[in-house]
Amino acid sequence: MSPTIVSAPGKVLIAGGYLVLDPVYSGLVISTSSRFYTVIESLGNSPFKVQVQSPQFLDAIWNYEVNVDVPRGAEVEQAVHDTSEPRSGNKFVHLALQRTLALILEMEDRKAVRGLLCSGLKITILGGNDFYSQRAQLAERNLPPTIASLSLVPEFAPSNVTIGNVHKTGLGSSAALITSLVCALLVHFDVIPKSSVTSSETVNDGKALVHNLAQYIHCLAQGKVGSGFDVSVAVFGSQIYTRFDPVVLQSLMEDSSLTMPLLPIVSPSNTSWTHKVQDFGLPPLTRMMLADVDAGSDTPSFVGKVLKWVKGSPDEAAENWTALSKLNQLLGRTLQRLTTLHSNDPQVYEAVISRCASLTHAEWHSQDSGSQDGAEVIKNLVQVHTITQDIRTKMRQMGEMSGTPIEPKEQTALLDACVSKAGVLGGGVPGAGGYDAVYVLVLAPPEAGAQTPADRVEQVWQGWKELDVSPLAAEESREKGVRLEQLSDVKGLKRVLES
Ligand SMILES: Nc1ncnc2c1ncn2[C@@H]1O[C@H](COP(=O)(O)OP(=O)(O)O)[C@@H](O)[C@H]1O
Ligand SMILES: C[C@@](O)(CCOP(=O)(O)OP(=O)(O)O)CC(=O)O
Repeated sequence: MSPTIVSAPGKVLIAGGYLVLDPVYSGLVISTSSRFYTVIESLGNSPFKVQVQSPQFLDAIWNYEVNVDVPRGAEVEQAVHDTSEPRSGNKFVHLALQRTLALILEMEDRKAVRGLLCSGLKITILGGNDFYSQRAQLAERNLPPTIASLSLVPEFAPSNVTIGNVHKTGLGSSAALITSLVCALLVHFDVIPKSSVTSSETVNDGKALVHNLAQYIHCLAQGKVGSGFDVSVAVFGSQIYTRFDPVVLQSLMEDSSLTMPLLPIVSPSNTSWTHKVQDFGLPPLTRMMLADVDAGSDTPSFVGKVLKWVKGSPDEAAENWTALSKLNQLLGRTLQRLTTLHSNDPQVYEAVISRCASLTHAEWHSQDSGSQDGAEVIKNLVQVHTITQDIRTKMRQMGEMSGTPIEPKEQTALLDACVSKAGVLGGGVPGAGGYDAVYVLVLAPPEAGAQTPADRVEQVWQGWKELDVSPLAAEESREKGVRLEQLSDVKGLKRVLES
């Protein structure tokens, strides 16, 4: 039997950090080409045993024994019993197996489930290199920190550390991991049809079930109900996300031994799930670039500080958030408008992008657009630049007012240098901000001259002395979230599975 392989993308919240915690506002979130992969195979002659491994890490094999007769109640721990030795468990993996199996047993015939478990399961989890800092791998090979160098590091490179000690880059490893694992299990046990994953629809019942269950498990593993944009993008791809009311998960979050059935709550037909997923994507011939900047900042402490400020200075906060929300929405609309302008007349659009790619934003205005449609493209490019700069100003203000370094001055200098280059649309600090990352949007014409806008940005990063800037290879994944994979299509996967 061929293995079941499901991947889920990482995320970059380009607009809407903090605001997305409130259902009144929304966030603009981009899915990344870097993905997490879950591979399910037969373990072979090991009835009711599940072995999970993450070969990129040291001490990353976890063993479980499954008892399909006790999926819930006081004995929920026995349903998927962690038998790993030494007992250095993985809470995220354990909960994902346990709760997904409980749902499978609610929805499927017990005999059929037994049948699939009778020779045991071997589950391999792999994260694209971008989820973890590649500085050590580059240094080991004497390579400079460039995107070209990253392509010389083998796929799913071993990190030589334990998961707890790895330096993450902020693409949302746990959300992508849980989403790919939950979806792979639901497909493997036939709870959702493969067609719901392969379908080009952004949302359907199969994906909605994956979303609701993954959202629940991720909250349980993190011990809190966050905004959930990371799980949503892992399931549905780039989107404008409005959060769900946490009340939908309240009873399950309080039911640690799982005495209640899961399906009534995680079912796609449960109308208490109030999140909104609006299809979104970056415009054609543009590209998102990412860099890992320094040691990751502690987002929970940022969130705590910002929310304290919102509570303590409600008027000041409301003014800042209202302005930010308008800008975030306008950014979404302007990017979408560019996509429409491309479909209206791809040739005119391409010609404008090609010209503007070698000019700075300040020079775009003075371009001879050639036509009214061309002028409209230029107007919207200029607007993206202005709006992203305004968003940065408002994010800095939020940082100053709440005493949180959302866009610290070192990041301001770096971003200013990037956005002043020819062909650069804009940039900012993704998510909660801090020192850990930057994103930059550049024009990416099909035929650029000697130097592309992306080359210019890389040059800035490479020459930057004040901060240690290391690019990620990820771009936007234009595909819709979770994906069913064939072994031969995923570069490097066969090699890792066979080693
Ligand atoms: N490759 C992996 N294999 C198994 N578990 C992983 C892997 N990467 C991350 N995890 C799980 O996710 C947890 C990290 O979650 P978290 O600290 O919330 O990170 P993030 O901000 O990247 O989502 C790890 O402790 C581990 O349980
Ligand atoms: C503040 C936030 O709105 C965004 C945090 O986004 P990041 O992209 O910084 O996420 P992590 O790396 O997972 O912490 C909190 C939230 O929405 O949950």
